[in-house]
Amino acid sequence: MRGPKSRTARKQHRNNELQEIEVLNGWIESQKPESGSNPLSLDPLKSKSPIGRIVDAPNGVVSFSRYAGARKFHELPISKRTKNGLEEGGFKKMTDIQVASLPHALCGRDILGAAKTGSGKTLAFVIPVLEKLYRERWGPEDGVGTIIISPTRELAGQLFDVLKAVGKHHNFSAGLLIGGRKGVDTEKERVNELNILVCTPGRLLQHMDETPNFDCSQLQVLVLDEADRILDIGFKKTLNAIVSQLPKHRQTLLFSATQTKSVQDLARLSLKDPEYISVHQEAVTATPNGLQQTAMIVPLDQKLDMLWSFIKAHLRSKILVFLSSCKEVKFVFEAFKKLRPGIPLKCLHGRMNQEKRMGIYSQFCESHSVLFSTDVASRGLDFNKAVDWVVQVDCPEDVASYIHRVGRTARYLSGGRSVLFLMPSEMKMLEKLQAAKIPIQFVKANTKRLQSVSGLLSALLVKYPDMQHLAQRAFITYLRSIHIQKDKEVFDVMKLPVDEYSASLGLPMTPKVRFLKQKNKSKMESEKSSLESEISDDENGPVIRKEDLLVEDVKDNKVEKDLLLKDDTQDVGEGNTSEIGDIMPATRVLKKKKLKINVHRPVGTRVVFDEEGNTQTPFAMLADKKSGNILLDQDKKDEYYKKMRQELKQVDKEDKLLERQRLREKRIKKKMKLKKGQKEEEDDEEDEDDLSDSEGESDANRKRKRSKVYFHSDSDDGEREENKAVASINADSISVAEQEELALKLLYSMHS
Ligand SMILES: Nc1ncnc2c1ncn2[C@@H]1O[C@H](COP(=O)(O)OP(=O)(O)OP(=O)(O)O)[C@@H](O)[C@H]1O
Repeated sequence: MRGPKSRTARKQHRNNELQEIEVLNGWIESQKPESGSNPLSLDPLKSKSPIGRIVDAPNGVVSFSRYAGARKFHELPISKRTKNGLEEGGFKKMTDIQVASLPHALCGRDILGAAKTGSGKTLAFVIPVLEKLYRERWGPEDGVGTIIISPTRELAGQLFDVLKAVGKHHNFSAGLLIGGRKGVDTEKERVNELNILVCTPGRLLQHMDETPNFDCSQLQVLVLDEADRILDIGFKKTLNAIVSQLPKHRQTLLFSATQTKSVQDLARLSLKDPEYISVHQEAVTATPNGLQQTAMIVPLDQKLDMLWSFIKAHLRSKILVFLSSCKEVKFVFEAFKKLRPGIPLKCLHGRMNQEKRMGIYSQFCESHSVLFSTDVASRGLDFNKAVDWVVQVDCPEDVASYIHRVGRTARYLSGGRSVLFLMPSEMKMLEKLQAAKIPIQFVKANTKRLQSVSGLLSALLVKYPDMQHLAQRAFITYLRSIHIQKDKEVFDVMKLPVDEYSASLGLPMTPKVRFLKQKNKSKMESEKSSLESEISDDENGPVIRKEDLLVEDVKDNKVEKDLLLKDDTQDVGEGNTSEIGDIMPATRVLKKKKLKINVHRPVGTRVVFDEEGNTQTPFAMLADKKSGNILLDQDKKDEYYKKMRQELKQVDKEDKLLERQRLREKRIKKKMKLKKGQKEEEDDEEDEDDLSDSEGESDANRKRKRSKVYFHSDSDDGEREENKAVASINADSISVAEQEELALKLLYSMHS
């Protein structure tokens, strides 16, 4: 704030401010319970409890007097600087949450504030933050006095703007620390000079970890906006790490439309006798009064048709569309853009670069358009010009998520409308919403006006091959999003019409989904085992044992019978039929057989057949041609063994060469497979990030996590595989040598 120009005027101004601070501090003292009255234990909204009021004395000096039921900002015991900022921002009358929480927050209490979306919670913490530092006469040399944490970058940016506007007459330095921005090194240089940090959890922790001398030891106020989200499992580790580095003696303010009351959560933040202020708890509805909400059944394969038709019917509206993954957002945005619906389209998701994200956010604030978004836009955002419609194409994960999504419209005093597409299998969600005091009307979709886009999408995918990959990823990430949902009463991936859905995206074939295959398999297995146990458990009917069933099977099944008969635990090749013992898988049978052959016929031994096709002993060719007797002297034998050895060595060499070649090919194949797997893994990882859209993890953390995955698959497993290969080479060469030895011994014993 620019002060008066002359020196005396400046001095006078400073004195006035010191006096103001004294009065404000006096007011806070008077609010302490031990001062006799505890006006704040009453509900300021209902009881018109006496809170302090600052009044301007005729000499320009502020003074404090008792006042009942302040509803306007200028009646609050706050500084002139803040009042001026509020006035210039057009804020005069307080909203309910502001009336109820500001007196508590101003006198330093910990607050758990809950109020409907769009009801002005931001000012309920921005004002106390500014006031606390003002009363403490915080200066640049005091360092970080307040940290405001937001779950998303856009929301952090928005909070920063409100702080700048309301605090414009104060002299504090404030900084916006969010991930995805390039200037992290510049931030590191300046972060210690900042008094107020507005940040996402990941970036804050990054500074705590990496910035030399980063100091929060003087922290006065910690604010968590969208507190339930920040206390949620997704941010748990990051938040715990942050809190462990903050001083315990501080004021903590938590705000959200869906506040947590979990004692565990609150214990993590070491709150001191927090005031739970929930101004709309008694309200008939949990959502804003000006919001008209509808839900309708839309089968999965008609969702895009319905969305397209909806957009075409509302070309003059500002529409916010929620989808569950970045890939879906990308695909729908790209596809619809190419189909030109007649209204500007935009998309917002966590995998876009930060500048683009901020740009899209401000553009959507300014214009009539359709914004396709993930839940990254579901909390806190206050789009400047009112959003007309919130369309939830994919069902929100829970009631809280629904409340935040629809809360992007009907903010403060304005109205808005929302529509939720529910698949037949998700109807349970409607009950849950209604049970949570959400006045949602169930309507029937007007299928007469439904325009089909799947044909157009098929043509698009042919024309733009890149789109096919996008469609596939969208398909997979959607299924995965359903698969990982916690609420199994609502979400069941096995109930989805997968092929129809794939076709509705314009895909010529249904992509293979690994987890679906596994799920199907385990489902089949469990069905099989339950069937089997049903059979054996049936007390009334004949008891059929599993073994009996399998034997019957084997007798009837020719292929299996053949395999089982080849089981060389018995004599094989002599025409003997063996008794069936254990049932063995085909591969094992073949392996065993190979091993047996190797033992009896050493590698490199030529098999000689006589005219009837019978095999002859190796010495047969050396037999006396007339008598047929094999009569050999020692020299001949030695000569023969030498020749054999050489032959065996040669064959062994060739075998090793072949084996090495085979292994090399196998390794290459394996590597290719790994690379492909890695690519898939990368995609999957992207998809997972994609679903979470979280700012909780620092970039470094993410990189660490990824490199760990790569290390695992590239070198760890790769190495293990190589070792296995080496081991198998050794095993083979030993067995060849052994076989050689064995063969020679055998020959010796037979003929010496
Ligand atoms: N006292 C006030 N007078 C006039 N407008 C206000 C007042 N307080 C807040 N607003 C306006 O109301 C809108 C919603 O406020 P805010 O974003 O703080 O809501 P919120 O309760 O934090 O919502 P959400 O739960 O979605 O985060 C903003 O446009 C804000 O400028």
